[in-house]
Amino acid sequence: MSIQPSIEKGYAAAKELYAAHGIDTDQVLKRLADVKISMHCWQGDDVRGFLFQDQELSGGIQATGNYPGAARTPAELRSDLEKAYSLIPGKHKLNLHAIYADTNEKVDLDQLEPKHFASWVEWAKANGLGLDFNPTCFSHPKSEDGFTLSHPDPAIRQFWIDHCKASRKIGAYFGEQLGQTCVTNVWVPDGYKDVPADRMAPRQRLKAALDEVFAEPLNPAHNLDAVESKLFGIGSEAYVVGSHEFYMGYGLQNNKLICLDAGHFHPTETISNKLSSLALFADGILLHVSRPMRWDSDHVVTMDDELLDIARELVRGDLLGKTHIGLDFFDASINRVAAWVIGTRNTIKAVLRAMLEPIEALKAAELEGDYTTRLALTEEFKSYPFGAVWDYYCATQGVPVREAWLAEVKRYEADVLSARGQEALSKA
Ligand SMILES: C[C@H](O)[C@H](O)[C@@H](O)C(=O)CO
Ligand SMILES: [Mn+2]
Repeated sequence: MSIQPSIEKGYAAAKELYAAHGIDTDQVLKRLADVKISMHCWQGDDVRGFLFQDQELSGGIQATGNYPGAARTPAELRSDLEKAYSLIPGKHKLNLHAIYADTNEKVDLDQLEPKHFASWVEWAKANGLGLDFNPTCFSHPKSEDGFTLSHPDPAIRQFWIDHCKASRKIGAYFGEQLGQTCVTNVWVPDGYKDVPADRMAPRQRLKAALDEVFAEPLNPAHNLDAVESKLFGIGSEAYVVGSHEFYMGYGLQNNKLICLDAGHFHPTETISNKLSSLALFADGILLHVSRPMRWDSDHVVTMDDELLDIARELVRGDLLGKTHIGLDFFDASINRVAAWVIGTRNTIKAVLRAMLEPIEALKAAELEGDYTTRLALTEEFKSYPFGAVWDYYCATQGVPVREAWLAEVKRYEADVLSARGQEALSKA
């Protein structure tokens, strides 16, 4: 593979600078290539899915914007995903939701089977990707009053239990077929807009429902279960049944991965500060890396302080091996392929930056009480040439260097996405 001389030169200079601090950039890039990001399918179509396309998005989440070109079929979504993956260095995973089943059958969520996702498995095999999965406990007539697994009506509750059971089997099928463990993550929107009279009963019902969902043991090499908490949503401002404490307790007691979504806590609370504590007690962690702008707004992930802190915690705490890194954002106001590329490249780049810090020197300074050195090194390393290492990584991985990917997305928009807009107009 031929790499531009200026990129080689930049890398060589950066390598020397880092080597002076005992950081071997070649080794770092080898480790980085092993880090898989689970890119979420739902950025591609504003969380609409294919099963119930006329159903409004519900569950207290919202995709705002009307940028043209959202995927309308599995084929369109796969084409958009392929474009995005071609611009992102490394081999990764795709995170699917149940509503993205690819079938002509009229099938409800409780009746879903692996066969409804067979085309996704074939596509993942052809593209060298792993798959993760999520039951879709929203955007459905049976979730319209805001309750699913904790619903007071046993029949509705059972429907959602059956959907989650079916989802685990689909996850196990993904893992078995692809030879990569699938993480099946359960998130339910259940909660009250206003202060409840009874906080206990819904949580008792959710606990019992989860026990049923997880009753059947599955091969952990194929499927790992995760549970995702939330502080509040639109319409569940006062009380969410599956709060952080609820799932911390449930996950630790029942050996489930606990999913930390960056947008699911108080606005000044960070998930980076939770990782080292959780890791001491949990076998594994799932992340939903997101950017909450004042609330759980699911903005595209940028290179902000919290992203870098999450990456630092994973690297410094040696947690990459036990953490599944997923993304969770959906912005309908910009090109959706670009949104994936920006958020995913940033997440990988943040891990790279964290790996390029003088971790041992920082820890040693801290132990000696030399906080001056800790601060000085931290600040100076912010302008070390990690960009040159990133450029070299992109070049060696065969993906565009720096913003060159944007021209490819613009071309794809002109050739493919804008035609979708025209089709929609001509149908109207
Ligand atoms: C679509 C996802 O499952 C959803 O965003 C969930 O993970 C969440 O974070 C809800 O706020
Ligand atoms: Mn999430």
